[in-house]
Amino acid sequence: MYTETSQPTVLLVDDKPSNLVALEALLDDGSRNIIAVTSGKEALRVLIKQPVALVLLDVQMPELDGIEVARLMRLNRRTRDIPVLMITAYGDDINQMLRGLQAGAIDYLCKPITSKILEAKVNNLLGSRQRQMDREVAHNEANKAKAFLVEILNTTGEGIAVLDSGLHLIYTNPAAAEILSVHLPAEPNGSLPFWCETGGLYDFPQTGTSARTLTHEVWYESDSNPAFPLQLSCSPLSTNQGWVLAFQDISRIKQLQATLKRIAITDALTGLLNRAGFFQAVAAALSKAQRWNKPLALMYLDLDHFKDVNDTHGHPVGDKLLTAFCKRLTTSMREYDVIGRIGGDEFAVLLEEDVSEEQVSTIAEKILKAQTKPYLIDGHSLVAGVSIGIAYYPDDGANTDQLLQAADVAMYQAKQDGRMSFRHHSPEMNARVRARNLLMESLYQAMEQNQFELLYQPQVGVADNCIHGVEALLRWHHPDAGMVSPTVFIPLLEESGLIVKVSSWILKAACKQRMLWNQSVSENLTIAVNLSAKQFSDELLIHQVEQLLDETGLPAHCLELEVTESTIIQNIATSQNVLKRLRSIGVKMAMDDFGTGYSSLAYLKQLPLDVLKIDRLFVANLQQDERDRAIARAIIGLAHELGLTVIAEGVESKEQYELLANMGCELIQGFYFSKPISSLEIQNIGLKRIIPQHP
Ligand SMILES: Nc1nc2c(ncn2[C@@H]2O[C@H](COP(=O)(O)OP(=O)(O)OP(=O)(O)O)[C@@H](O)[C@H]2O)c(=O)[nH]1
Repeated sequence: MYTETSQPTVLLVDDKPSNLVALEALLDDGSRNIIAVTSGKEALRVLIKQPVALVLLDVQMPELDGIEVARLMRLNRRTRDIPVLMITAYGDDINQMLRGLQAGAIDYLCKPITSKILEAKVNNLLGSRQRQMDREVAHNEANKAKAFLVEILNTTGEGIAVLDSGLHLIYTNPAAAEILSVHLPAEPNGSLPFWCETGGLYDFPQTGTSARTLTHEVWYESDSNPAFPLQLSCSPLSTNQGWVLAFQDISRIKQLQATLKRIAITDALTGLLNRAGFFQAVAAALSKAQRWNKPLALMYLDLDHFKDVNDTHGHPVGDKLLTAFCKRLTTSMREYDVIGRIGGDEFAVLLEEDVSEEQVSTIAEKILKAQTKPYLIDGHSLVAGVSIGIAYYPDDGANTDQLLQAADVAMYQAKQDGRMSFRHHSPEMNARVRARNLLMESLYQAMEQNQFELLYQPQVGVADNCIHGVEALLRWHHPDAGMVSPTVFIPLLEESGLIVKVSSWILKAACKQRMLWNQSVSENLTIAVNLSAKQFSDELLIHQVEQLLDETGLPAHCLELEVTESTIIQNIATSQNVLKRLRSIGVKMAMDDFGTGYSSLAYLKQLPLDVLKIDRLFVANLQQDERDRAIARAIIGLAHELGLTVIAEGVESKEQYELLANMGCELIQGFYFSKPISSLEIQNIGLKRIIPQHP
């Protein structure tokens, strides 16, 4: 195929070399390449091999004459467009000229050749050939560009469509046809039903000079398509003849967004609203309540002793209990109440209807009642006790945080008052909580600032009025509040987790103190130390006690560890094991507060103990209550049969002392002999008989 070169090539064909020389002489002015050949065959060979802009072809030639060459050139794609100028000596032979023109010649030159005519015709033909070739090049370029664009339009996943000025569809690429389910040209001129999210039909932007591309989210709906969302860019055509639309189906993206949104506000374990979701729901309800001046109620629920479930049965059982609790809670509520899980074992319920105190109390009672039935989880029968705090809008708080805080305060009160109950928020509760929080804050510094002190309460022998043991008791000197009652700060220590650190300090300090008394007290004097529930369940306890005895040099039989009845009873099998191991190193084990809760004599014989401490509450009623006396007598008798020593706590009067002494109780602890006293006072009493304070 001919390609453009800097100079056009002219092919001269004549069987007479003299003619060729003459023609070459006339045409070779330096502006063109000249190739001269003497036969039709040679001419065709040149034409096939290289680009030629014009052929000057002698008609009369042996073998292949000029007309045949011209005819053959027309048959070949590569040569058919090359202009041919026939040269003939028979300018008057019309038939021959006609044959030449029919064979494809453009024009004739008659011999003898006039140089000016030759020059003019050659220039004309070369000029028109050049223009033709330029057009071909431009056409080819345009075709290539078009093919390129068509390929892009056909392969892109984005829908591209063109609308005319009457909003009729006049072009779609394959993606657009698929997305919109339209098939041009079968459905030409249909307008596209794009809808705005607000519900109205999409308004196409104005065409004109200030027109620009706009991008929107729209919905598309047709007879064959339920509505689905599109991201649409709309550009007015520069000719003002319509619009080009580029769009994508964003259903999947929207679904993902919706899923993410749902996940963001849903609690994965229970499927309830999570904290964020619940807060959103409360905020929406609050703005409605403000507008209509309506009250709201908010319940804050916290499971009772849920940690124990995890600790005893493992996290998976805890999870199942939480899920089961939610199901039961949901069935206790009305469909339109909003329930959320706002923390580990914390839930909240928003009530928008029927929120008088009476109605909300009924609902709270219903929730509590539903929880009295045990759950059967992995073969364990578990009860999910729950404490509920209730706060009201607008009385207890104006926003979500205030309401939740007020409900939380009320819930805390319900816990304080014994759990498995509900409380309505009241302003006094805030003051109590503030005071408690202040105390809690200072408790964190108490250890570092040496504000804790140990006092020792003597355990006096009935037989000799001498001190046989002392119980180490913790006291807290608050720098501003003075002496804080243990009944106030011990629960705070437990709640804060500080109990672990403080308990091991007590144990160590008491053992050291016992060694310091060595010179002045009986060599068998026991130092009794209370073990917290956390310490008792700590795997490392035995190791720690051994290490402590080693460090301080205290003989093991001088250390008595007191564990409350309620701690021991939590898991009898484990307790048996721990008690056994502690006793095996020689330490004495005492059950504290006996008679307070469970008072089951049956399990006593299963527990490897040394000492039984009868609780003060029990002792308090001895004089008045014949039944208590009978029970005390039975307990002491049984304890002796089991080889246990009995200590009565809280003995305050001579009458109580005498009753207990008569029943065979060996040791007495209480104000009757002494309140808890300092280490120095114990040292001063030493081996002396102790005189009752209330003779
Ligand atoms: N199984 C399980 N436990 C959780 C999850 N989230 C938090 N917890 C546990 O729930 C317990 C919550 O304990 P608290 O509320 O502090 O204490 P409690 O034992 O319920 O005691 P009170 O609330 O005072 O009655 C902690 O031990 C957490 O580790 C959870 O998704 N699954």
